[in-house]
Amino acid sequence: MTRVKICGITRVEDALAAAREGAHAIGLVFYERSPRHVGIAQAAQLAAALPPFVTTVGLFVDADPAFVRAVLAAVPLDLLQFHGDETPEYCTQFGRPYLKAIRVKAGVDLLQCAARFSTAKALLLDAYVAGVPGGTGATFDWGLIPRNLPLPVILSGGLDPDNVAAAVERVRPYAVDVSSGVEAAKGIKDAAKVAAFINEVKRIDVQLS
Ligand SMILES: O=C(O)c1ccccc1NCC(=O)[C@H](O)[C@H](O)COP(=O)(O)O
Repeated sequence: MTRVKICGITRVEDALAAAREGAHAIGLVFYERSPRHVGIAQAAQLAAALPPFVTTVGLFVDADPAFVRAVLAAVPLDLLQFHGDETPEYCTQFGRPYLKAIRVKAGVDLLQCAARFSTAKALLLDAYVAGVPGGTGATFDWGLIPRNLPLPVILSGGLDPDNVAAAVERVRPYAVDVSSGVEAAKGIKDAAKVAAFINEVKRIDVQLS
């Protein structure tokens, strides 16, 4: 079964719609320069609204460790996602499970990345776009992903209801992650697109089983 993470949630109704449609995880962006940025109080409300068994992921980009700790003290995050140039030592200092995002471009050695971040629960593979750390809506060449990565792969970057089935068929990831491709506007999810995205993942899973 391919898991689904809906990232960049800012509204309780979007969190609930994602959970209702079967999302396994939601992502909360604690990066001030993102149009999907959430404050600590808002994030606490979002996390509290979720039903059980939906994972809450907190996303950071080269954040001050004190800020990450302040978020952790107020918001019951299940997983941390580090989306910048963090080192393995930085990522492990919080004593929490984490995902390491890698922005993929030609020449990147993903086997080396997996060895470097062996303490991560998974690698989240996103598109490299200069100057923008994430949420770009851009895809990357899925052929750059080795078949034998020793960590689970969360495929991300420019996925949407029209291309996610092809992505799952090609990459066979542990999970897929989407933000722009299911939005009505930046930070505002479109419930119909979220449903279509998750239904496409379910459909291709059945077809591949
Ligand atoms: O979503 C953002 O605005 C964002 C900003 C800075 C760093 C990461 C960000 N999002 C991370 C995600 O996990 C997105 O889902 C991922 O980048 C894919 O985004 P998209 O291509 O828009 O589906």
